[in-house]
Amino acid sequence: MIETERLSHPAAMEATDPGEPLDDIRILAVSEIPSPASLRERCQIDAVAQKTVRAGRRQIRQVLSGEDRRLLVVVGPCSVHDPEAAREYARRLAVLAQKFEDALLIAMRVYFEKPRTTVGWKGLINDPGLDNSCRIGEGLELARALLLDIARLGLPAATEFLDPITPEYIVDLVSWGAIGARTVESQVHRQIASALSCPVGFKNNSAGDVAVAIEAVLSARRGHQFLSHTREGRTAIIVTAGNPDCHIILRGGKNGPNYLPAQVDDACRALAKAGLTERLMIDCSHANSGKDHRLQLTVGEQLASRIGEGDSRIAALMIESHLVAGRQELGDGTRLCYGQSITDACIGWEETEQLLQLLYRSAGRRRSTGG
Ligand SMILES: O=C[C@H](O)[C@H](O)COP(=O)(O)O
Ligand SMILES: C=C(OP(=O)(O)O)C(=O)O
Repeated sequence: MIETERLSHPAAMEATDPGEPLDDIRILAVSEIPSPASLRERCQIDAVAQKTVRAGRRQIRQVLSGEDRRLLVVVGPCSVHDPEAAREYARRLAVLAQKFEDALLIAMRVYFEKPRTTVGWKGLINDPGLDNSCRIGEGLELARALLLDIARLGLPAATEFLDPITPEYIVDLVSWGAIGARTVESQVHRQIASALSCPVGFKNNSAGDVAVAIEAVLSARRGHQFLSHTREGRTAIIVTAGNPDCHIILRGGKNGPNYLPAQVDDACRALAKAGLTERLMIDCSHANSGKDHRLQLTVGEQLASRIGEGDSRIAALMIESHLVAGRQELGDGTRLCYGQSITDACIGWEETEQLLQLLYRSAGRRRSTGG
């Protein structure tokens, strides 16, 4: 009976080539790279960097819970494409982080993985040569070495986790992680967040739906069991405890910004309904600024005045900033302006200093009035 049914199916009646391969039809090449364990061995975290990461994670956790009343500011380039420019940015930011430390907790955006709407350069880890040669092993080495240098400056690093294999190579040097608007609904990314040792922020999705970010937080707080790789690069079942240090990020959506007071009210009502702390991060960039870097300043100024008036629900801000304002086309990668973004436009260094100064005053005022 079963045999008759199988034979009468149209696919079974077609003439097929018994030699036609059934897998690897579209794979052009496979090249192994060193395991996370071997990269960690070659580029070891030292005592100073360990201290930065431990303190960074603890302080970020305390700001998110409200125990530490400072404002967390995740600020830095949209993406790192030139590690030397990122090092210079980090040295400058480390000075400001110290100067403003009584009211601001500053972490540097050190973003190596770019999720693309369709296609485009996918970040330093994927393509360190900026020429589509995609030497990912080299990208991971560069990323780890840069994170180590930044941690040695005492500056906590923040990054987006996009590829499920990447975290094991770098996570011990990361103080805060993001799951982006394009992956917030992905079970795979929620599972990764449940395993990460650092606090994690989930963006609302590109359509502007905040509920999916709250669902992501609820999911990542729970333990999961899923397939991944060990530090030695073997396939394994990973069992996680769940990550209690997760929060949402308002980044605007297709219908425009979502940082206005009524929208923060809505988001906080939804957080309370889900049993979560009414504290969140607001992204001054992306759909909150219509990707116009100059508007980030307007958004930042408005938020600074609300923080100064005592709005304690705004626990954190995100700002895209680089040494030079604006953005440039990657082209063939040979004529790039030093310190300017090749992904989204960023505010420049001078504006960054001014905005941080303003946020410092506002966060200080909020703190002194008990907000
Ligand atoms: O933050 C960077 C970008 O907004 C994100 O990677 C999407 O970029 P794209 O829409 O240019 O692909
Ligand atoms: C890609 C990013 O943001 P979003 O996911 O909000 O588009 C980003 O912060 O670099």
